[in-house]
Amino acid sequence: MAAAVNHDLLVGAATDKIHSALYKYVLNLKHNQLAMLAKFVVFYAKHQKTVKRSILALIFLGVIERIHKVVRLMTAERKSVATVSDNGKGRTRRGAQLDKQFFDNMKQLIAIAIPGLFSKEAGMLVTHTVLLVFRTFLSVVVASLDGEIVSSLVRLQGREFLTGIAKWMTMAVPATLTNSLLNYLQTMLAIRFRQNLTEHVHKMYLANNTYYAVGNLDDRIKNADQLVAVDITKFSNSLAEIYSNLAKPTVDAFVYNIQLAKNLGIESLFGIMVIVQMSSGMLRLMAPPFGQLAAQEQRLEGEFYSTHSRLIEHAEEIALYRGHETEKLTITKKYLRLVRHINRICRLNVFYNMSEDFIVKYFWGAAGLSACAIPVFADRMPGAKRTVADTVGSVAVAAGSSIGAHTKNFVTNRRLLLSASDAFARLMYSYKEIVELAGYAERVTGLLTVFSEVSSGQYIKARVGESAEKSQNPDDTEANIVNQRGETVESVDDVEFIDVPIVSPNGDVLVRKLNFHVKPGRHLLIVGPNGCGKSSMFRILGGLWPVYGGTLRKPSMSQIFYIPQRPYLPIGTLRDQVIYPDCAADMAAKSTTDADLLAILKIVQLNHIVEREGGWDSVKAWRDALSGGDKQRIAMARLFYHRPRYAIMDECTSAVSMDIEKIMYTHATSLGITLLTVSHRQSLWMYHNYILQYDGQGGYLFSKLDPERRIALMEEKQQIEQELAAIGDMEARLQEMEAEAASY
Ligand SMILES: Nc1ncnc2c1ncn2[C@@H]1O[C@H](COP(=O)(O)OP(=O)(O)OP(=O)(O)O)[C@@H](O)[C@H]1O
Repeated sequence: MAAAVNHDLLVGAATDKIHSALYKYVLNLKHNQLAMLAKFVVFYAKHQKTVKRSILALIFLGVIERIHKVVRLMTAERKSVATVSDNGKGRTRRGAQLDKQFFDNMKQLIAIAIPGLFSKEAGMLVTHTVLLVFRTFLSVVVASLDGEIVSSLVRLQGREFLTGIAKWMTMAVPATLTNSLLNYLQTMLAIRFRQNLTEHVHKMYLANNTYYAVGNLDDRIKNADQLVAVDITKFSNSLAEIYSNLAKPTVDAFVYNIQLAKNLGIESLFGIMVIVQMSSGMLRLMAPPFGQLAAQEQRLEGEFYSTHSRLIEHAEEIALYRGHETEKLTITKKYLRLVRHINRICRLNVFYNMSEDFIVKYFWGAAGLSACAIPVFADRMPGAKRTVADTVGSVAVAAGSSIGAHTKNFVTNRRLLLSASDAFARLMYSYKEIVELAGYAERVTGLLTVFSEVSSGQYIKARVGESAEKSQNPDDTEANIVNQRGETVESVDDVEFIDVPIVSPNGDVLVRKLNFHVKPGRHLLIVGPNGCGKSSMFRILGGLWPVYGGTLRKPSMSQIFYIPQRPYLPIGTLRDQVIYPDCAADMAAKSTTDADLLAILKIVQLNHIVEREGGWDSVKAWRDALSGGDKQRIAMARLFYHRPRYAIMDECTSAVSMDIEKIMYTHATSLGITLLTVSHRQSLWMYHNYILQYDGQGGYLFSKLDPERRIALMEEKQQIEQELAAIGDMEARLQEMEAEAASY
């Protein structure tokens, strides 16, 4: 009797199918347990509306909490210090994480990648978003159509089945078009992002000698080429991809969940959401530091790539030294470091991917399927039919308990649930992608920071034999020199060093205070032992190294032309080699013709190469096509084409014969070019009026050069030295003879 009462009470109280599903279980319970449960169910039945509202409030609070968490992340300072360092010596970088730094980096990069609200990129993003929403609505329609088709199949309704198939095929047209448009837009977005970022980086890199300073005066970036060519591309692709990967599942999850809440009831959906939240939190805890690992992988890729570049660049020297085994060892070491790191990532991925797949594909799938099955089982339970019809609002009731209706609802809900779970899964997977994006973002913003600091003269470089603390010591004169700043003043036509120290990028003070003055037409010869700072003085004059003190007066850089020992030959035609850094348009603007260029080549006795190399428009790997002497003569021809006020000649005639050298120097002086020459050749003395002699100990002597008197003195000195040597020999022989005589 009591069981019958409880049975009626329970069935009557069950206001939706979920509670009917408990029916069987309940029948097997003991009396006191049954009574308690009955009280609970009655309570629930009475307050069902309040329960639903509470669940909605909980979901709302959950969303607010999520937003709050993102805001906290955006404002929280980074706490942990990670281990990624660009090199052993430089500033230690922090690992990529989702924190304020990440959001700041993204803000900076997105402002470059998407230049404005009305830019092309913003338009593409809006179109992309509209298409994403449209695709999700199409998916909801397809899910319902799927249910209808399977339902008509189960009910053996041929006409409805065929109509369903026709509708299905019609849906395929907008669906496939939307998909391919989405792919196209994603690729185009990645290309646009890359273009904007690359243009921005090029503007910084190729201005103010930044490309020189980054490699020579600063330690932070080892391989700018790889960062510009590879990392920006990876960041752009990742950014375009992440937008799709985040926006689509977010829209999907939202739309599908609303639909599911209607079909299954908010309680089932809430249950599923709790499971999803808990398991995804667990997965996040288990996730390896993907951002840090991606950033480190890029750095190792860069090192490996640059060892190969070095091999190509120095192939001839290495081949002549037979240095391939040593080079192989270096390259293999770099490669093995990279491979070891990739292997580590793969190993970490095995366990993480397994857990991710298990939870996302199987665990969530099972939870979803169970939620879909509850209404079906509930409706088939004994006694359920009597009460369910008036309680379950939307789905199964209208069709009664027919198998067709169940099938339709089951298939539709299952499809929606699978899509919703797929959306959550993609959100989960995109966590890993976001962290990787953080890694790329950190490298690209790091690159921008270094470029901007270096172009404004802020360098970070390890100093020789000097710690950071020592440089703060006011008594340390060398450190003081490095910490000072001098000034550069543009003069009309003089070159003057007033108390300017010569300091290498490592902080080596080569000369404490250099003083000399050169006027136009007064040629200067610079001599001294290797490594004493001869070329360094030119680097300061050329604005490559900072002026650490005193005053440097010099004409504008367009008036000073530099000719190194190994001249640079650009990519381009034979004509481009002679007129560099001008281009053909500049040459035309100066009204210079090919005939003029030929006349210039004739002066350096190189006119025959025009025919030999296939004419002015011939394009070759000039570095290999021309001999060392040819290259130096091309460089001299370049000087005659540009006719600057000053020419810096850094051992630039070492590979040509003395008669060609004479022609070059005579012609240069006849053009009114003032020469600043570094050379060990005595034959060049006659073309200079002043001499700057370094002693290699930090001292120097600047004086007038009278070549004839100097040569005469040098010859006299040589003669005396020879005579002294002969006297020394005779003395030694005399001693030998004395010793020999004593023995007899
Ligand atoms: N980019 C650089 N970074 C660090 N140190 C440098 C750099 N370039 C040159 N140095 C150092 O500056 C010092 C002077 O070099 P510099 O090229 O001026 O010598 P030099 O007198 O021209 O010698 P040589 O006659 O052999 O050409 C050397 O000790 C060299 O190692």
